[in-house]
Amino acid sequence: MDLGAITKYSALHAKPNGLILQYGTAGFRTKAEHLDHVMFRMGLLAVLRSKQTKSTIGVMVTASHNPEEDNGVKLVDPLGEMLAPSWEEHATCLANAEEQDMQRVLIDISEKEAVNLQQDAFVVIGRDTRPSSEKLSQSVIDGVTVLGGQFHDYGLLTTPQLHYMVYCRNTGGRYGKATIEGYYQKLSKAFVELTKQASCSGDEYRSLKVDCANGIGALKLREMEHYFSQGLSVQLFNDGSKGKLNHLCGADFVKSHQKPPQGMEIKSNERCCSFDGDADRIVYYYHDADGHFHLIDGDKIATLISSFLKELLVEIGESLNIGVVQTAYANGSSTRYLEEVMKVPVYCTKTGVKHLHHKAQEFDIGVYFEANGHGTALFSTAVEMKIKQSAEQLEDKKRKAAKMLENIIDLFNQAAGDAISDMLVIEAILALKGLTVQQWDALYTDLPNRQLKVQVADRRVISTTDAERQAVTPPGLQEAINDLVKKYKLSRAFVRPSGTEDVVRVYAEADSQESADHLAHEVSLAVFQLAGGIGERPQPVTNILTKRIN
Ligand SMILES: CC(=O)N[C@H]1[C@@H](OP(=O)(O)O)O[C@H](CO)[C@@H](O)[C@@H]1O
Ligand SMILES: [Mg+2]
Repeated sequence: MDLGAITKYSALHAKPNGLILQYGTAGFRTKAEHLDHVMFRMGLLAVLRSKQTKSTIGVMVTASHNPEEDNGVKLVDPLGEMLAPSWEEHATCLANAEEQDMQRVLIDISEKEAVNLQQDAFVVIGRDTRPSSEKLSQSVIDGVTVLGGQFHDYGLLTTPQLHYMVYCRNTGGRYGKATIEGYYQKLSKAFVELTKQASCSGDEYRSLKVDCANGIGALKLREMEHYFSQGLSVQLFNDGSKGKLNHLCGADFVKSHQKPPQGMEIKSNERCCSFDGDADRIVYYYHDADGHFHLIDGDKIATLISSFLKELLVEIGESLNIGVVQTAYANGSSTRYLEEVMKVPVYCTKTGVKHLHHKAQEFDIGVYFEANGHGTALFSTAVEMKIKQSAEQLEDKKRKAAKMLENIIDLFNQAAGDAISDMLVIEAILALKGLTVQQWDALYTDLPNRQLKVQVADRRVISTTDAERQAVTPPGLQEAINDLVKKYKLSRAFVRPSGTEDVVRVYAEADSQESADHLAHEVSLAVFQLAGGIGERPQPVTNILTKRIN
């Protein structure tokens, strides 16, 4: 380690005085102008992690669904998964070290993690379309090179594409080719094969409207569309040619406001979907004949996918176990449907895909989705082997099902939730099952729900247990929530500190929208009173909605 060079270059990426940041649910995120030093330092950290794991490490510059002025960075571990928790702590230490302490922190990390500094390092970098991203990714590269690491800059990529690249590079090409072309070809081939098997479903020429949040998803989908145009025609909206990133559009907007994005004309019963700003989330929606908006979120996506996979397994006759992983935000109706109607075991983890991903790895087939549309399916090596054998040996019907499963496995991005890959999976399943968007939606009816945010002086006063469904501190809060929940039918509510924003999130569901709104408001007041609320007291939901419209 050339400590002199590190000090010299670090001064060119100086940390603003007093700025403290935390490696949160999805890495560091804040205003782009505060991130230069963090990028440089994450370049350094990626090199250390690469040396320690003797693998390629990824660095993605993005702030996903956050406003265009923000940015962020996260590291991607060898199998395309999120950075290990112990390294998240190192990341926080390094990002917050004052200039004069940098050398010591770097040495500390190297010693604690027994990093062999002589080992080669390789880092791959991707970035979204934010105006600040190019310069910030250059700062990552500065960090990588000053520690003697090699790198490949992929430039503009969706977040899941970068995860895919990392996974491919560390598995000797078995998962796929680590190029953008390789990604397009692998997914499109699987998709076209699958849709060829679909018997005509009435919907002769399949088309889909896609809101790309004015982000990277638009660029990449446009590049990719001719690869799969045999099976699906996509019409892109909010493609970045005029609107602002994530502004009044995108998956996060659609899910949280429960209304369609601006800039998209929707005719009744047309199938539409939205990506978020870095294209790792997707939600579907449509307008019914009466003009009512219907959202099909991550929970319903997980239901469609897991029921299809379960049916295929039955046809193949393999007794492989399948599990669905959700978070506390999953709609109660979805959990009930999965458990009681589909008889699929459902597990709940803490928010953040790393938790879901980890749990999903315990099954032969693990399907995980956050309600906001971030998720994928994971297949164990044993499954992949069994299916490959079945696809070659079994009788006709079984072989067909096994072939289908083989292609579905190829179509999923098993490194991370991926809007493009999930979209193709969903489109393939709808085509194969001959389902319309309304039929899919009708699997179950969502319980009315409401999410709110409460400002408190220090959100860390709230700690939780039971996958964030119960508050342990501050004292009395959980009892207050329990008493409020009792007042409503089919009700449930919980609170947790956000890992990406300085707020406490409140979630409530009940038998009617009015009840869900009241319950969410009352729980917000309890948080405000018992957990040190600051600023204006939480307003009733109707006031908030009126303000949003004006
Ligand atoms: C309720 C909700 O949607 N929370 C989101 C949000 O996390 P919070 O910790 O709730 O701020 O951002 C995460 C990263 O994108 C995402 O994984 C998660 O689902
Ligand atoms: Mg995202």
